[in-house]
Amino acid sequence: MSKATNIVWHDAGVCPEERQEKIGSKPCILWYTGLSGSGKSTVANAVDRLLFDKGYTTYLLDGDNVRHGLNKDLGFSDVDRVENIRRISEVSNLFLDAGLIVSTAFISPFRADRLQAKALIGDERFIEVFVDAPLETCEKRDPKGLYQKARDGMIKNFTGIDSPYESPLAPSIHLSTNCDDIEQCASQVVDYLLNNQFIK
Ligand SMILES: Nc1ncnc2c1ncn2[C@@H]1O[C@H](COP(=O)(O)OS(=O)(=O)O)[C@@H](OP(=O)(O)O)[C@H]1O
Ligand SMILES: Nc1ncnc2c1ncn2[C@@H]1O[C@H](COP(=O)(O)OP(=O)(O)O)[C@@H](O)[C@H]1O
Repeated sequence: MSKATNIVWHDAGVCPEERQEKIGSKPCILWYTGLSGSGKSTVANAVDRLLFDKGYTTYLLDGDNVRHGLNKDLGFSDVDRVENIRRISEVSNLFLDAGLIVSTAFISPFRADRLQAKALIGDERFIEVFVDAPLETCEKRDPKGLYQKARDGMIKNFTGIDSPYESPLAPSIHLSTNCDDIEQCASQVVDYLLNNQFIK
């Protein structure tokens, strides 16, 4: 619900179809979701590099980075996470309008929020990528030392420890980063885009 009144929607002079034709790919969003340390950033960056090198126009929004700017007023309470994902969805939607292949790498722990993002963006353009690694693996990797801090009680509301993660029930792509290496995971995503005619 909008707070402002007396606002009127303006249709764009250059329409999304024209932008798409110029850029040459079908815009879509690769929505990576998974526990901290599951490999969202690593795989998203690998895919982004592959697509960029193939000549596609891409953009990657990453959790930590967005929280340094646009969302620096938000923490990790449930309410703040909901708002975090809402803003990311809206920003991603703008990039889609611009014709890009967008990747988002956020824990996005709540099913309802991912569904809301999908509803905003559109079923056919929203590709949910479940970056799946067991908590034990993520905790063992602990690339930022955050699980240790959470176990020591220095971080509260840490996903997987004392804040929930709701796994996708029917993701478009299911990556097992525990079993497959980074290259295999990245190829799985690129193959999906090829097989579904998002790229040629
Ligand atoms: N309490 C708590 N819980 C989870 N994660 C935490 C927390 N505090 C800091 N961090 C770091 O913030 C990154 C997650 O931010 P996100 O914006 O992706 O989270 S969320 O989607 O709003 O749940 C996450 O990055 P990733 O490891 O890349 O997932 C962590 O580095
Ligand atoms: N198959 C894999 N896919 C992605 N990351 C992997 C894989 N195998 C091991 N890793 C390692 O796991 C860690 C994942 O960290 P990161 O990508 O920052 O996760 P996230 O963004 O989900 O927090 C990295 O150190 C990465 O090298």
